[in-house]
Amino acid sequence: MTKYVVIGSGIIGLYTVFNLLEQGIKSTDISVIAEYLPGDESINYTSPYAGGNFSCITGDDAETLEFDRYTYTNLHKVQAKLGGSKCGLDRYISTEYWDLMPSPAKKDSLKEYLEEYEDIPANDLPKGVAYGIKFRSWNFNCPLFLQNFQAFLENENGVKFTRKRISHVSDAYSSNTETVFNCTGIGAHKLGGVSDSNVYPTRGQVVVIKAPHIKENVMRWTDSDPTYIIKRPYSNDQLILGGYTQKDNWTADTFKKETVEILEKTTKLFPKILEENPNGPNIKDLEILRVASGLRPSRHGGPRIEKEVMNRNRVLIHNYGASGYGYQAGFAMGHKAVRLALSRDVKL
Ligand SMILES: Cc1cc2nc3c(=O)[nH]c(=O)nc-3n(C[C@H](O)[C@H](O)[C@H](O)COP(=O)(O)OP(=O)(O)OC[C@H]3O[C@@H](n4cnc5c(N)ncnc54)[C@H](O)[C@@H]3O)c2cc1C
Repeated sequence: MTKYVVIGSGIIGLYTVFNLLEQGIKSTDISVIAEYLPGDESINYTSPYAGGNFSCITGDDAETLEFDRYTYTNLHKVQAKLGGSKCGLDRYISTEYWDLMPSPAKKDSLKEYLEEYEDIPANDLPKGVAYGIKFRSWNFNCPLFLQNFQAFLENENGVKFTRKRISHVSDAYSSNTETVFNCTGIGAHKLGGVSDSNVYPTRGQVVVIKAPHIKENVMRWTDSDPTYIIKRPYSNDQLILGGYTQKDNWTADTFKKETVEILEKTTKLFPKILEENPNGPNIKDLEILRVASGLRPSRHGGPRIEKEVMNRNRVLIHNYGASGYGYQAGFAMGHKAVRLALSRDVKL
């Protein structure tokens, strides 16, 4: 085994490996072990089920705002290294609405770095909406992006990936391993040596439809379940409709009632979805490609990015708990985790 081992090949594990390489660690000193790898699907592997884009879903404490900012302003590096937008990471305009006014800290932070930022005039806001903005977002085709990310790290750089389930975190160390990164997402709940009871799922169900005429995102945040419409790049015109944020719900099942509710609320928020229907604006005519459910790896107290010294020669770096924002904040989480491992100043 290698000097650096990353457990997990979800988006958090992959961003962590990317950051290790950026800090000058040799690819042959890094390996990834994971029960599920890009291309796989399981309710215990959240990353393929994300919408996924950069949105205003996150909180407004200083660290969270900085994770978002750092990731948003650095994603172009990942996109360039993976070969451009065709890797499954492209840019689309997002319109975001809040029923409850976001805090000044959140508004000021977004305004400072989001590209093509615009406040939406109060007169143009839908009924019940307190505040709205438009900006250029990052959109991920999550299943494609994960596979291209692994190919970049493994085939182009020589990072070794091994499929393996481990029962205890100590099983990830071999004689020459100095640092293990625990990027196990929802798996941190029961991984031996970690068993973090603060980890819980926030279940989401999404409906994927075919909608070639939609080339943007629309999101609406309320004090309960959000409504979102996310364009999936390089996907043969898939549009992701959601959603739900159901705390402590572990089910992988999908429900017709939720599908109907998602279609109703997304087409109400963004009637343009129905515009190209041959028989008029009728939900029944939408082409549903897939319905899926995923578990956001949430954590009471927020993400855990922490260094644990196992003994004189062994360090464990935790990097999990990205909840509903692993793609949009995880690059910064990986950066912080790697800097902790290399014991350099951590500014994030
Ligand atoms: C419906 C939905 C919509 C979402 N939309 C967005 C969005 O638009 N934008 C956004 O930023 N985020 C979004 N998210 C959240 C995002 O998907 C997660 O934050 C992210 O995928 C978490 O990644 P992860 O790497 O921590 O976990 P995972 O993807 O679950 O990866 C965990 C890895 O650890 C491995 N592992 C776990 N336990 C073990 C073990 N014991 N042994 C070996 N390997 C193990 C797994 O096999 C896997 O490889 C969404 C999530 C859902 C469900």
